[in-house]
Amino acid sequence: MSFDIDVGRQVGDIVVQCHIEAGDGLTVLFGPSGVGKTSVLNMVAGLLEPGWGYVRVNDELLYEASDDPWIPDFNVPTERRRAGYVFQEPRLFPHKRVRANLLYGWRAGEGAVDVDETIGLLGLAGLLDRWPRTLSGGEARRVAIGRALLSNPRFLLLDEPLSSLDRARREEIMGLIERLRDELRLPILMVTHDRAEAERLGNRIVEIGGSCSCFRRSTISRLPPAAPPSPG
Ligand SMILES: Nc1ncnc2c1ncn2[C@@H]1O[C@H](COP(=O)(O)OP(=O)(O)OP(=O)(O)O)[C@@H](O)[C@H]1O
Repeated sequence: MSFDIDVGRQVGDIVVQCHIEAGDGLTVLFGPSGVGKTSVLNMVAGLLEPGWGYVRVNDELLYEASDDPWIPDFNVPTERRRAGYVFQEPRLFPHKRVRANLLYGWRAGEGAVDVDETIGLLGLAGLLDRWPRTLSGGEARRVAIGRALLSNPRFLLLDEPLSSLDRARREEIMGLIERLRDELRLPILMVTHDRAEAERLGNRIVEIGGSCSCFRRSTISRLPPAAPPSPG
């Protein structure tokens, strides 16, 4: 159960590329703002077509660029890739209560993930009748993660799942991601630009930006030092 990815493309003015080999467990995409982390997630989800390379998840080929201009690229459409994508903003449906948001995309009888179990795992029982506009940032994030899990995904894509949360909520969601990493056997690709999050949660860290390099958990301490604060 892993990611096997080697993709790249031009996005705006920059070239975004990423290489992940045998990425089981939780792989962190790490790098400063604007280097292309979300673009990589979108290429894996099928929302952005790569310019070259391949995407394989759990040994299933999802994308492969063709070398022959007469032969189209192999490209599984987004809805058939079965990604559980948690976007940077929770993007809940405002006109549906939490329960309906959670069950939107639920594949009854198909999944290894049970509705009650997911509600319990994410601590959502008390929120089911609430409207999205009444939720805190952390609660909305938990609902978005629950909705992704209940769509019975083959893999999870988490884009900055801890951004714009206060310290207590961050701790809560980090604990949750650790449980997902350790208890579900889904490969997870998670974006962050926070060094401490990356080191705590990742089984490996892939740096995006410039040449892309991969750090195994045992060598995570080799991440470059944080930039000094700018004067003034
Ligand atoms: N549709 C677009 N047209 C032109 N440029 C784009 C487009 N989408 C993104 N970009 C640029 O491509 C680069 C990569 O964007 P992306 O959102 O993937 O980066 P990121 O590392 O996820 O950033 P952040 O951490 O701020 O979310 C950025 O420099 C961005 O300005």
